[in-house]
Amino acid sequence: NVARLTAKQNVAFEVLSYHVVASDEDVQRIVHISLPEANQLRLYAWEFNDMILTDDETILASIRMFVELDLTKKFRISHDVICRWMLSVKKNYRPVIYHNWRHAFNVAQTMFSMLTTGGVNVRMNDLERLGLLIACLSHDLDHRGTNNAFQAKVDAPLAKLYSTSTLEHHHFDQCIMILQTEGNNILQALSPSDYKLTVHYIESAILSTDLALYFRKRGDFQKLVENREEHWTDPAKKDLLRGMMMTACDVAAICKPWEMQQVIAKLVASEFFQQGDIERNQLHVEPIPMMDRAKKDELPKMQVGFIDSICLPVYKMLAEAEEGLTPLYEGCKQNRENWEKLQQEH
Ligand SMILES: CCCOc1ccc(S(=O)(=O)N2CCN(C)CC2)cc1-c1nc(CC)cc(=O)[nH]1
Ligand SMILES: [Zn+2]
Repeated sequence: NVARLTAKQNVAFEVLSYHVVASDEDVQRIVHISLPEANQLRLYAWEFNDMILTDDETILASIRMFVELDLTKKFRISHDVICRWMLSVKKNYRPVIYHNWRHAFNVAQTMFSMLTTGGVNVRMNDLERLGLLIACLSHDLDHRGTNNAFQAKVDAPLAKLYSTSTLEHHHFDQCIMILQTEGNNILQALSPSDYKLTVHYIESAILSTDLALYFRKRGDFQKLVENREEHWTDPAKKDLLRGMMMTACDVAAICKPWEMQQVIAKLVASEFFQQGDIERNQLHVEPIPMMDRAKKDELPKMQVGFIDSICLPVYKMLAEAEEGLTPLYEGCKQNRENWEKLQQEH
Protein backbone atom coordinates (compact mmCIF):
# COMPACT_ATOMS: atom_id res chain seq x y z
CA ASN A 1 0.00 0.00 0.00
CA VAL A 2 1.06 3.61 -0.34
CA ALA A 3 1.98 4.11 3.32
CA ARG A 4 4.32 1.11 3.33
CA LEU A 5 5.86 2.16 0.03
CA THR A 6 6.51 5.70 1.29
CA ALA A 7 8.07 4.30 4.46
CA LYS A 8 10.37 2.13 2.35
CA GLN A 9 11.26 5.07 0.16
CA ASN A 10 12.07 7.18 3.22
CA VAL A 11 14.28 4.42 4.63
CA ALA A 12 15.92 4.03 1.26
CA PHE A 13 16.62 7.75 1.02
CA GLU A 14 17.99 7.88 4.57
CA VAL A 15 20.15 4.77 4.21
CA LEU A 16 21.29 5.00 0.61
CA SER A 17 21.93 8.69 0.32
CA TYR A 18 24.87 8.29 2.70
CA HIS A 19 28.24 7.79 1.06
CA VAL A 20 31.45 9.78 1.01
CA VAL A 21 33.68 10.56 -1.95
CA ALA A 22 37.43 11.02 -2.16
CA SER A 23 38.68 14.57 -1.69
CA ASP A 24 40.71 16.32 -4.38
CA GLU A 25 43.67 16.33 -1.97
CA ASP A 26 43.48 12.53 -1.71
CA VAL A 27 43.41 12.21 -5.49
CA GLN A 28 46.26 14.70 -5.96
CA ARG A 29 48.38 12.72 -3.47
CA ILE A 30 47.95 9.45 -5.39
CA VAL A 31 47.57 10.39 -9.04
CA HIS A 32 51.24 11.28 -9.62
CA ILE A 33 52.78 8.24 -7.89
CA SER A 34 53.90 5.63 -10.43
CA LEU A 35 52.24 2.25 -9.91
CA PRO A 36 54.43 -0.33 -8.15
CA GLU A 37 55.30 -3.38 -10.27
CA ALA A 38 52.92 -6.35 -9.85
CA ASN A 39 55.78 -8.77 -9.21
CA GLN A 40 57.40 -6.41 -6.68
CA LEU A 41 54.04 -6.43 -4.82
CA ARG A 42 53.74 -10.25 -5.28
CA LEU A 43 50.24 -9.60 -6.67
CA TYR A 44 50.26 -12.92 -8.57
CA ALA A 45 51.03 -14.97 -5.43
CA TRP A 46 48.53 -17.09 -3.49
CA GLU A 47 50.55 -16.21 -0.35
CA PHE A 48 50.10 -12.46 -0.97
CA ASN A 49 50.17 -10.55 2.34
CA ASP A 50 48.63 -7.05 2.48
CA MET A 51 50.04 -6.34 5.98
CA ILE A 52 53.37 -5.14 4.55
CA LEU A 53 51.63 -2.43 2.48
CA THR A 54 50.62 1.09 3.54
CA ASP A 55 47.05 2.23 2.77
CA ASP A 56 48.23 4.27 -0.23
CA GLU A 57 50.12 1.23 -1.53
CA THR A 58 46.92 -0.83 -1.37
CA ILE A 59 45.21 1.79 -3.56
CA LEU A 60 48.07 1.71 -6.08
CA ALA A 61 48.19 -2.11 -5.99
CA SER A 62 44.45 -2.27 -6.73
CA ILE A 63 44.91 0.04 -9.72
CA ARG A 64 47.87 -2.10 -10.83
CA MET A 65 45.50 -5.11 -10.98
CA PHE A 66 43.24 -3.28 -13.47
CA VAL A 67 46.30 -2.30 -15.52
CA GLU A 68 47.74 -5.85 -15.49
CA LEU A 69 44.41 -7.20 -16.82
CA ASP A 70 44.53 -4.49 -19.51
CA LEU A 71 41.14 -3.20 -18.32
CA THR A 72 42.14 0.48 -18.08
CA LYS A 73 43.17 0.46 -21.75
CA LYS A 74 40.30 -1.69 -23.06
CA PHE A 75 37.64 0.37 -21.28
CA ARG A 76 39.42 3.71 -21.58
CA ILE A 77 39.48 4.26 -17.81
CA SER A 78 41.45 7.47 -17.20
CA HIS A 79 44.03 7.39 -14.43
CA ASP A 80 42.53 10.19 -12.36
CA VAL A 81 39.04 8.61 -12.48
CA ILE A 82 40.29 5.19 -11.32
CA CYS A 83 42.32 6.90 -8.57
CA ARG A 84 39.23 8.83 -7.41
CA TRP A 85 36.98 5.76 -7.64
CA MET A 86 39.46 3.56 -5.73
CA LEU A 87 39.87 6.18 -2.98
CA SER A 88 36.08 6.59 -2.73
CA VAL A 89 35.62 2.83 -2.45
CA LYS A 90 38.22 2.65 0.34
CA LYS A 91 36.62 5.64 2.09
CA ASN A 92 33.24 3.86 2.16
CA TYR A 93 34.61 0.98 4.21
CA ARG A 94 34.18 1.57 7.93
CA PRO A 95 37.14 1.04 10.30
CA VAL A 96 35.60 -2.19 11.71
CA ILE A 97 37.90 -4.96 12.97
CA TYR A 98 37.65 -7.36 10.02
CA HIS A 99 35.12 -6.38 7.31
CA ASN A 100 37.15 -3.29 6.37
CA TRP A 101 39.00 -2.08 3.25
CA ARG A 102 41.89 -4.51 3.80
CA HIS A 103 39.49 -7.48 3.62
CA ALA A 104 38.01 -6.18 0.33
CA PHE A 105 41.52 -5.55 -1.02
CA ASN A 106 42.59 -9.12 -0.14
CA VAL A 107 39.45 -10.56 -1.75
CA ALA A 108 40.26 -8.62 -4.95
CA GLN A 109 43.89 -9.83 -4.93
CA THR A 110 42.72 -13.45 -4.59
CA MET A 111 40.36 -12.94 -7.54
CA PHE A 112 43.27 -11.41 -9.51
CA SER A 113 45.39 -14.49 -8.72
CA MET A 114 42.54 -16.86 -9.68
CA LEU A 115 42.16 -15.13 -13.04
CA THR A 116 45.89 -14.98 -13.81
CA THR A 117 47.94 -17.54 -11.85
CA GLY A 118 44.90 -19.82 -11.49
CA GLY A 119 44.23 -19.78 -15.23
CA VAL A 120 40.54 -18.85 -15.01
CA ASN A 121 41.16 -15.87 -17.34
CA VAL A 122 40.61 -18.10 -20.37
CA ARG A 123 37.02 -18.71 -19.27
CA MET A 124 36.18 -15.07 -18.66
CA ASN A 125 35.71 -12.22 -21.14
CA ASP A 126 36.81 -8.63 -20.46
CA LEU A 127 33.45 -7.49 -19.07
CA GLU A 128 33.43 -10.42 -16.62
CA ARG A 129 36.97 -9.63 -15.47
CA LEU A 130 36.04 -5.95 -15.02
CA GLY A 131 32.83 -6.85 -13.17
CA LEU A 132 34.53 -9.38 -10.89
CA LEU A 133 37.33 -7.00 -9.86
CA ILE A 134 34.88 -4.16 -9.16
CA ALA A 135 32.61 -6.59 -7.27
CA CYS A 136 35.46 -7.86 -5.04
CA LEU A 137 36.61 -4.38 -4.09
CA SER A 138 32.98 -3.30 -3.46
CA HIS A 139 31.50 -6.50 -2.02
CA ASP A 140 31.42 -5.44 1.67
CA LEU A 141 31.02 -1.63 1.26
CA ASP A 142 29.79 0.14 4.42
CA HIS A 143 29.85 -3.10 6.46
CA ARG A 144 29.03 -2.42 10.13
CA GLY A 145 30.90 -5.39 11.59
CA THR A 146 27.64 -7.23 12.27
CA ASN A 147 25.88 -9.91 10.19
CA ASN A 148 22.48 -10.13 8.45
CA ALA A 149 20.80 -11.82 11.43
CA PHE A 150 21.86 -8.89 13.62
CA GLN A 151 20.27 -6.31 11.27
CA ALA A 152 16.95 -8.12 11.67
CA LYS A 153 17.38 -8.44 15.46
CA VAL A 154 17.86 -4.69 15.91
CA ASP A 155 15.26 -3.92 13.26
CA ALA A 156 17.88 -1.88 11.39
CA PRO A 157 16.63 0.36 8.51
CA LEU A 158 18.54 -1.96 6.13
CA ALA A 159 16.48 -4.93 7.27
CA LYS A 160 13.31 -2.99 6.45
CA LEU A 161 14.68 -2.33 2.97
CA TYR A 162 15.95 -5.84 2.21
CA SER A 163 14.54 -8.82 4.08
CA THR A 164 16.98 -11.30 2.50
CA SER A 165 20.73 -10.85 1.84
CA THR A 166 20.25 -7.56 3.68
CA LEU A 167 23.87 -6.46 3.84
CA GLU A 168 24.78 -7.75 0.38
CA HIS A 169 22.01 -5.66 -1.23
CA HIS A 170 23.36 -2.62 0.62
CA HIS A 171 26.96 -3.32 -0.47
CA PHE A 172 25.73 -3.40 -4.09
CA ASP A 173 23.75 -0.18 -3.67
CA GLN A 174 26.81 1.57 -2.26
CA CYS A 175 28.89 0.27 -5.17
CA ILE A 176 26.46 1.70 -7.75
CA MET A 177 26.14 4.97 -5.85
CA ILE A 178 29.92 5.52 -5.95
CA LEU A 179 30.02 4.67 -9.68
CA GLN A 180 27.29 7.24 -10.27
CA THR A 181 29.16 9.97 -8.43
CA GLU A 182 30.81 12.75 -10.47
CA GLY A 183 34.36 11.81 -11.49
CA ASN A 184 34.08 8.27 -10.06
CA ASN A 185 32.49 6.39 -12.94
CA ILE A 186 35.13 3.98 -14.25
CA LEU A 187 32.42 2.47 -16.49
CA GLN A 188 31.59 5.76 -18.23
CA ALA A 189 33.16 4.76 -21.59
CA LEU A 190 31.18 1.51 -21.86
CA SER A 191 28.31 1.22 -24.32
CA PRO A 192 24.85 1.10 -22.70
CA SER A 193 24.59 -2.66 -23.28
CA ASP A 194 28.12 -3.33 -21.94
CA TYR A 195 27.39 -1.08 -18.92
CA LYS A 196 24.14 -2.99 -18.22
CA LEU A 197 25.88 -6.38 -18.54
CA THR A 198 28.79 -5.36 -16.30
CA VAL A 199 26.42 -4.04 -13.62
CA HIS A 200 24.58 -7.39 -13.80
CA TYR A 201 27.88 -9.25 -13.25
CA ILE A 202 28.68 -6.95 -10.29
CA GLU A 203 25.24 -7.37 -8.67
CA SER A 204 25.23 -11.15 -9.08
CA ALA A 205 28.81 -11.42 -7.77
CA ILE A 206 28.20 -9.24 -4.69
CA LEU A 207 24.92 -11.02 -3.80
CA SER A 208 26.68 -14.40 -4.14
CA THR A 209 28.89 -13.49 -1.15
CA ASP A 210 25.87 -14.14 1.11
CA LEU A 211 26.78 -17.62 2.40
CA ALA A 212 23.06 -18.47 2.42
CA LEU A 213 23.10 -18.25 -1.40
CA TYR A 214 26.33 -20.30 -1.57
CA PHE A 215 24.65 -23.13 0.36
CA ARG A 216 21.61 -22.91 -1.92
CA LYS A 217 23.58 -23.00 -5.17
CA ARG A 218 26.60 -25.19 -4.55
CA GLY A 219 24.65 -28.40 -5.33
CA ASP A 220 24.03 -27.20 -8.87
CA PHE A 221 27.69 -26.26 -9.27
CA GLN A 222 28.77 -29.67 -7.94
CA LYS A 223 26.65 -31.33 -10.67
CA LEU A 224 28.31 -29.26 -13.41
CA VAL A 225 31.75 -30.18 -12.09
CA GLU A 226 30.88 -33.88 -11.81
CA ASN A 227 29.60 -33.86 -15.40
CA ARG A 228 33.01 -32.45 -16.33
CA GLU A 229 31.29 -29.37 -17.77
CA GLU A 230 33.80 -28.07 -20.30
CA HIS A 231 32.58 -25.03 -22.15
CA TRP A 232 30.99 -22.90 -19.45
CA THR A 233 29.33 -21.01 -22.29
CA ASP A 234 25.79 -21.06 -20.91
CA PRO A 235 25.20 -17.72 -19.05
CA ALA A 236 23.52 -19.41 -16.07
CA LYS A 237 26.48 -21.80 -15.68
CA LYS A 238 28.96 -18.93 -15.94
CA ASP A 239 26.99 -17.05 -13.28
CA LEU A 240 27.27 -20.09 -11.01
CA LEU A 241 31.03 -20.30 -11.59
CA ARG A 242 31.53 -16.58 -10.88
CA GLY A 243 29.47 -16.89 -7.69
CA MET A 244 31.55 -19.82 -6.41
CA MET A 245 34.72 -17.86 -7.21
CA MET A 246 33.39 -14.96 -5.12
CA THR A 247 32.74 -17.24 -2.13
CA ALA A 248 36.22 -18.76 -2.53
CA CYS A 249 37.83 -15.29 -2.59
CA ASP A 250 35.72 -14.08 0.34
CA VAL A 251 36.96 -16.86 2.67
CA ALA A 252 40.46 -17.18 1.10
CA ALA A 253 42.18 -16.12 4.35
CA ILE A 254 41.59 -19.77 5.33
CA CYS A 255 44.09 -20.80 2.60
CA LYS A 256 46.89 -18.44 3.64
CA PRO A 257 50.16 -19.51 5.32
CA TRP A 258 49.49 -20.54 8.93
CA GLU A 259 51.04 -17.40 10.52
CA MET A 260 48.73 -15.18 8.42
CA GLN A 261 45.64 -17.37 9.01
CA GLN A 262 46.15 -17.12 12.80
CA VAL A 263 46.40 -13.30 12.67
CA ILE A 264 43.28 -12.99 10.48
CA ALA A 265 41.27 -15.51 12.52
CA LYS A 266 41.89 -13.32 15.58
CA LEU A 267 40.47 -10.30 13.73
CA VAL A 268 37.43 -12.30 12.59
CA ALA A 269 36.89 -13.60 16.12
CA SER A 270 37.21 -10.12 17.65
CA GLU A 271 34.59 -8.71 15.30
CA PHE A 272 32.25 -11.65 15.96
CA PHE A 273 32.76 -11.36 19.75
CA GLN A 274 31.94 -7.64 19.58
CA GLN A 275 28.56 -8.52 18.04
CA GLY A 276 28.08 -11.26 20.63
CA ASP A 277 28.76 -8.77 23.43
CA ILE A 278 26.05 -6.42 22.10
CA GLU A 279 23.58 -9.31 21.75
CA ARG A 280 24.18 -10.54 25.32
CA ASN A 281 24.61 -7.20 27.13
CA GLN A 282 22.27 -4.90 25.22
CA LEU A 283 19.79 -7.09 23.38
CA HIS A 284 19.76 -9.69 26.16
CA VAL A 285 19.78 -12.56 23.70
CA GLU A 286 22.26 -15.46 23.76
CA PRO A 287 24.85 -15.11 20.93
CA ILE A 288 25.61 -18.13 18.70
CA PRO A 289 28.84 -19.95 19.77
CA MET A 290 30.79 -18.31 16.90
CA MET A 291 30.14 -14.91 18.46
CA ASP A 292 30.35 -15.91 22.12
CA ARG A 293 33.65 -14.87 23.69
CA ALA A 294 32.87 -17.19 26.59
CA LYS A 295 33.49 -20.02 24.09
CA LYS A 296 36.75 -18.69 22.64
CA ASP A 297 38.53 -21.90 23.63
CA GLU A 298 36.39 -23.72 21.07
CA LEU A 299 37.76 -21.53 18.25
CA PRO A 300 40.05 -24.24 16.76
CA LYS A 301 37.14 -26.70 16.75
CA MET A 302 34.89 -24.09 15.08
CA GLN A 303 37.52 -23.35 12.43
CA VAL A 304 37.73 -27.07 11.61
CA GLY A 305 33.92 -27.06 11.29
CA PHE A 306 34.05 -23.93 9.09
CA ILE A 307 36.68 -25.55 6.86
CA ASP A 308 34.74 -28.82 6.52
CA SER A 309 31.28 -27.33 5.99
CA ILE A 310 32.06 -24.23 3.91
CA CYS A 311 35.65 -23.94 2.69
CA LEU A 312 36.95 -27.35 1.52
CA PRO A 313 33.82 -28.01 -0.60
CA VAL A 314 34.17 -24.80 -2.61
CA TYR A 315 37.95 -25.16 -3.14
CA LYS A 316 37.57 -28.82 -4.06
CA MET A 317 34.92 -28.05 -6.70
CA LEU A 318 36.89 -25.13 -8.13
CA ALA A 319 40.11 -27.19 -8.26
CA GLU A 320 38.20 -29.87 -10.21
CA ALA A 321 36.76 -27.25 -12.55
CA GLU A 322 40.10 -25.47 -13.03
CA GLU A 323 43.30 -27.35 -12.13
CA GLY A 324 45.22 -24.09 -11.62
CA LEU A 325 43.16 -23.38 -8.47
CA THR A 326 44.49 -26.47 -6.65
CA PRO A 327 46.90 -24.42 -4.44
CA LEU A 328 43.87 -22.87 -2.69
CA TYR A 329 42.52 -26.36 -1.89
CA GLU A 330 45.98 -27.44 -0.64
CA GLY A 331 46.35 -24.32 1.52
CA CYS A 332 42.93 -24.87 3.08
CA LYS A 333 43.70 -28.56 3.81
CA GLN A 334 46.97 -27.53 5.46
CA ASN A 335 45.16 -25.09 7.74
CA ARG A 336 42.62 -27.76 8.65
CA GLU A 337 45.55 -29.83 9.95
CA ASN A 338 46.95 -26.79 11.81
CA TRP A 339 43.62 -26.00 13.53
CA GLU A 340 43.11 -29.72 14.24
CA LYS A 341 46.47 -29.84 16.10
CA LEU A 342 45.48 -26.77 18.17
CA GLN A 343 42.13 -28.39 18.91
CA GLN A 344 43.83 -31.44 20.42
CA GLU A 345 45.92 -29.25 22.74
CA HIS A 346 42.79 -28.13 24.59
C1 LIG B 1 37.61 -17.13 13.73
C2 LIG B 1 36.44 -17.05 14.66
C3 LIG B 1 35.44 -18.19 14.48
O1 LIG B 1 35.03 -18.16 13.14
C4 LIG B 1 34.05 -19.03 12.73
C5 LIG B 1 33.34 -19.85 13.61
C6 LIG B 1 32.35 -20.72 13.11
C7 LIG B 1 32.10 -20.76 11.74
S1 LIG B 1 30.88 -21.85 11.11
O2 LIG B 1 31.30 -22.26 9.80
O3 LIG B 1 30.69 -22.87 12.09
N1 LIG B 1 29.48 -21.06 10.94
C8 LIG B 1 29.44 -20.08 9.84
C9 LIG B 1 27.99 -19.77 9.54
N2 LIG B 1 27.31 -19.27 10.77
C10 LIG B 1 25.94 -18.93 10.47
C11 LIG B 1 27.38 -20.27 11.83
C12 LIG B 1 28.83 -20.62 12.17
C13 LIG B 1 32.80 -19.93 10.86
C14 LIG B 1 33.78 -19.09 11.36
C15 LIG B 1 34.55 -18.25 10.44
N3 LIG B 1 33.88 -17.51 9.55
C16 LIG B 1 34.62 -16.78 8.67
C17 LIG B 1 33.87 -15.99 7.65
C18 LIG B 1 33.88 -14.54 7.97
C19 LIG B 1 36.00 -16.75 8.69
C20 LIG B 1 36.67 -17.56 9.66
O4 LIG B 1 37.92 -17.60 9.73
N4 LIG B 1 35.91 -18.31 10.50
ZN1 LIG C 1 33.59 -10.28 2.52
